[in-house]
Amino acid sequence: MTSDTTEITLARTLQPQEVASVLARVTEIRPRVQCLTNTVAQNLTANMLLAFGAIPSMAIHVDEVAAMAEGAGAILINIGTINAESELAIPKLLEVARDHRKPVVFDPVFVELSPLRRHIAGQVLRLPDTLVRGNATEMAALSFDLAAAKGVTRVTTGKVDRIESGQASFAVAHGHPLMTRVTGIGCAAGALIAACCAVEANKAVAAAAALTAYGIAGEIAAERCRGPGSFEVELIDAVAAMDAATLAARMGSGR
Ligand SMILES: Nc1ncnc2c1ncn2[C@@H]1O[C@H](COP(=O)(O)OP(=O)(O)OP(=O)(O)O)[C@@H](O)[C@H]1O
Ligand SMILES: Cc1ncsc1CCO
Ligand SMILES: [Mg+2]
Repeated sequence: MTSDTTEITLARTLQPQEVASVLARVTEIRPRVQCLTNTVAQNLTANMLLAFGAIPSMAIHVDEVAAMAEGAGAILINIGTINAESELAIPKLLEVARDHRKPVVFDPVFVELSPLRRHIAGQVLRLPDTLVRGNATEMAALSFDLAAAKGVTRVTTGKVDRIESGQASFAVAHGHPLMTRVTGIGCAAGALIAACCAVEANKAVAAAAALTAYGIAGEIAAERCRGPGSFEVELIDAVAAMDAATLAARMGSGR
């Protein structure tokens, strides 16, 4: 029985052509994603955006991030290796996002481990309509803040990715366990989601499209690699080669 105070939204899976449509817009528009991200994942994130058909800009200087973000299609904020300067750059990015209505993807890396990270997450979540992508531990640590955040899209990655917004709810069951054996694969996922948010106004659809393509690329890379090292290389190649035919073949009819 359904309580009248509880709204139950069933998670949907995107159709292959819906994913292909978002990816086609990325390769056609080639959005630039301004990434304030951690020093561990910077290189992989930039390469994954290029493979996806988007343009990375990885500027971090507090006096230029605003200018760099103004012309970007989307902004990624990742606190993985936050330091005194990048802490000051974040409010500048939030101001550009507010004034120019840019989509923001926030990756609350290790937010459960430090009060500084919690504080910054609180600051970011005051911006309406933010998309937050984290693993299950990070999203659980932020559950109260997320419940209070206006217009937030919650993306919890793992074996099955869960995407929830006021508009829609999706589940993505693609991927491979090797995706947890190379650092920064989750961080790069946030960047691909940001690229999709630059071309698709429905952020839940954007996230589901990015994670479906990324998960299928992970499955293909796992078939071709010899271990985590070659998996990283194969993942970049599989993202670059992703197309409508591969999506249709790997997603099946209604999966
Ligand atoms: N057990 C799994 N099976 C299949 N795919 C997985 C599994 N775990 C994670 N993934 C995929 O790996 C990607 C990264 O998600 P994950 O939750 O591992 O990020 P993360 O913990 O933030 O990683 P990092 O901090 O190293 O960047 C997602 O696309 C997700 O779908
Ligand atoms: C390992 C690590 N430490 C800070 S950021 C990062 C990359 C994965 O989130
Ligand atoms: Mg992470």
